[in-house]
Amino acid sequence: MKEVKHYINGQYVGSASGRMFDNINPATGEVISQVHEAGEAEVDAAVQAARAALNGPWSKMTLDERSKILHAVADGINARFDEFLEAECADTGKPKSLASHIDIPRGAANFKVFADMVKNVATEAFEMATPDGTGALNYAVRRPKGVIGVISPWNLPLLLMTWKVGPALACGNTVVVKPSEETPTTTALLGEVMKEAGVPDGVYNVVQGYGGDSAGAFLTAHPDVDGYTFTGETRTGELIMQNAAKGVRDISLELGGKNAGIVFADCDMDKAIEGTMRSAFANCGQVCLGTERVYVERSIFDEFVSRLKAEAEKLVIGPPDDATANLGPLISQKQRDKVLSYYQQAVNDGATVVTGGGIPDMPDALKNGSWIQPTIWTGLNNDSAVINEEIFGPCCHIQPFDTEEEAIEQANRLPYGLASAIWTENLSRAARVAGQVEAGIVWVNSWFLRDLRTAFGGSKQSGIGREGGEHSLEFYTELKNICLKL
Ligand SMILES: NC(=O)c1ccc[n+]([C@@H]2O[C@H](COP(=O)([O-])OP(=O)(O)OC[C@H]3O[C@@H](n4cnc5c(N)ncnc54)[C@H](O)[C@@H]3O)[C@@H](O)[C@H]2O)c1
Ligand SMILES: O=C/C=C/C=C(\O)C(=O)O
Repeated sequence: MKEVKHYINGQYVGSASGRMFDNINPATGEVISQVHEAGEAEVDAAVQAARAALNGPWSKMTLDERSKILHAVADGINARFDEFLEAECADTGKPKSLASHIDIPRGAANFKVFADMVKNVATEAFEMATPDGTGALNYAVRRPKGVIGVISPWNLPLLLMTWKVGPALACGNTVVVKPSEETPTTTALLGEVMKEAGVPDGVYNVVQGYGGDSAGAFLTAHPDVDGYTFTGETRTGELIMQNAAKGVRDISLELGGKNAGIVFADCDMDKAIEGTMRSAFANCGQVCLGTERVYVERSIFDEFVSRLKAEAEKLVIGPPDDATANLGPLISQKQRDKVLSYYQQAVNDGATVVTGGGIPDMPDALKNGSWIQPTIWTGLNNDSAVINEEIFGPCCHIQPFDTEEEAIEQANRLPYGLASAIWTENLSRAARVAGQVEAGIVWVNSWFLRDLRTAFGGSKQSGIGREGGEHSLEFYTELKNICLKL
């Protein structure tokens, strides 16, 4: 059986304890590899390697040298595109048609964008007067923050991990990455690419394992890490924040959401249906930016519901290699149990099940996969957990509204504020509503249209800080002001 190991100081190593856990393909339920589980010893070795490498050649390279190496990392991912695709789809079960357009290309792009960005972003300078008349010059320089702990989730494993590792390395930091226990493989494979691209040993380290009482907790408790960047659940973010408080370490948190879509009667209905379909069902609903609450102006409510139902019923459920499939399984049986509990809750709370609501009938070879039906509800009240809590499955609830104010109020009523999608052809209305929706990211007439130079992150309990473009440089560097008396 294939083993997935840690990558520490440029070497693949197993755990001293010999502890391993199963990596399961959620499309088939088969065990595809054994993953080494890091103990405190491996996490400590990885942090020490990262610390040593920080004081080695990496942070002393010129921007140009570092940038060239990171371009080589991106090229290395592209050169082994099929291997990354195979590994990502085996870990997640997602359609290859999806991962080949989103996960793997973004994995490479995350290195290229920040490799170029670090070379082109200026810092500030202020001339000041002094009593003796000679003056002073203040200018700022960026320095790496240090050793960064990166903790990533399972839904877009390579994309979300490299979204952090790309800028962290571009800024001259070194990293210790703890990928999700559900999706260890592409993060491990990236070690080979780093080596081939000329990234010095110890700059990119990976420790495998679980979160609590395992590699994740050991990494966030380690005193020699300078900052943490995390994507995952809000509750986990709270725990990481507590650990990071010891030693006053910086954090960047991209957390959960319960995102609202707002569809006005003056929308382009084809666009609104297409976008809402993607935002509710892409990646089997396992996208933090996804829409689980859809508010539709009453005059087009019935038409919208029946058209979304028709499209949802056209989704083709199937395994990664099925070129016609556009809906894969959930990540695990555990996640399916969680999503199914909300499907049941919706029925208990009196929802109308417009479509779906259960488990699809699959051929024998796929019977043990974590398959689930895409599901749409209407008719729930605001007190139902189904429309208040993040489900992270292929489902949405659709509710009518009468006025713009009401739509905004509904969108803003939860403690989350990650993303929102507004559908209207009236641009004044779009700008007015977008300005009032409490979310870090608002799309108008689109969804998940990403420009990597822009600020990305959540408001309220959906996160702290912004990454993307110069905002990533803010987090991954210390901005130092030098005051030079003339
Ligand atoms: N805001 C965003 O950009 C964004 C993006 C993707 C996913 N998410 C959120 O992620 C969640 C789904 O991902 P998940 O289930 O993998 O999240 P999760 O919080 O359970 O796990 C994320 C990572 O944290 C680790 N972890 C868990 N407990 C830990 C602990 N006590 N200490 C240290 N590490 C710990 C896990 O092992 C994993 O690597 C959803 O809530 C989703 O909204 C947010
Ligand atoms: O599931 C969450 C998706 C997050 C996407 C990004 O972080 C990104 O596109 O940079």
